[in-house]
Amino acid sequence: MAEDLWKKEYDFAVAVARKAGAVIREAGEKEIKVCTKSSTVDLVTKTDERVEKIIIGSLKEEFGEGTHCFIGEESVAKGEPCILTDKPTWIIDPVDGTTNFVHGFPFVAVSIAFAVNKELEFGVVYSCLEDKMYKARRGKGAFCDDDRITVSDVEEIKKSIIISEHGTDRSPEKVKKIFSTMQKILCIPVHGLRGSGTAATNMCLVACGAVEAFFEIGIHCWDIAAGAVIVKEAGGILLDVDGMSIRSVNCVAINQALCFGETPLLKNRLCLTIQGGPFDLMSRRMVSANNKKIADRIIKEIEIFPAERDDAPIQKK
Ligand SMILES: O=P([O-])([O-])O[C@@H]1[C@@H](O)[C@H](O)[C@@H](O)[C@H](O)[C@@H]1O
Ligand SMILES: [Mg+2]
Repeated sequence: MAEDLWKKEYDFAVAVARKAGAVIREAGEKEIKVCTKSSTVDLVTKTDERVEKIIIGSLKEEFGEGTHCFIGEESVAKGEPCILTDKPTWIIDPVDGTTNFVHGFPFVAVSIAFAVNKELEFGVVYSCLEDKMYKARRGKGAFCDDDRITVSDVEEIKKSIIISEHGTDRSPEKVKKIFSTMQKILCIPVHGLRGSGTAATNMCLVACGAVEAFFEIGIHCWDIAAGAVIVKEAGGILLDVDGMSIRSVNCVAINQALCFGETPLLKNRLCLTIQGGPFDLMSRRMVSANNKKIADRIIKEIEIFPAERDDAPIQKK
């Protein structure tokens, strides 16, 4: 019988995610709830680091040191490389929804993905305060606990709920673009805009059909790697918001744009439209949706701002 490739790693990832979720819940009970919120921010950083160490330590113990590579949010924050090679690689966000965790807002997820030859083989997202285990293996469908999940069949944007996040950057130019995008999408109109505070959970909400699409500019690979497999295996689509296509050329406008830079008026005259490109795990931009029609419609409204790729060379300080 053909070997069920990576089944052992998948089953172990589910078990480790559940173990990590229990540690997060316990930290919430013993360290967060018993403190005033202002005194818990540092505790959270320790929890994120502690949980990532537990996950990576368990994986190394089970599969051996040096056999796999690791990309973990906390490890990268300490200077570890964030480069996806052909080697079997775990992509880990130990506590997705860190800010939620501090505030006791009930959406906190453990996100564990596994890639080989730069292809995502499986993803596990454990929403530990809801006790919901979302999981998917490439080509084998998506599940929440033992129930098969599929994306929504809504095709009309006006009947959809769109989910997004505003991230942690509060620079005025980014905040302006983020909220201008959200305003344009809300006023299409759509049924509603939501945000759980964790990208991984947002993507699982797309996968189970609770919302039609999730997008975010500035997101990291560890936030979305597991959710990407789950959305795709639930029948959804993943795109990068990769840039401009000129629908019609207006030479005068081109010249003006070259001279004065792009202005809203010029953008219309240039008929510049943002279009979706192939999903790029490291690009810091992502749209996940139930279908391409919904994805393309919201992509048109997204105002991109620059975000350095996750796999960009580390600048020597
Ligand atoms: O930091 P974390 O809680 O693991 O991950 C969070 C993401 O899930 C969320 O989508 C993003 O908007 C936040 O800025 C933060 O990055
Ligand atoms: Mg995260």
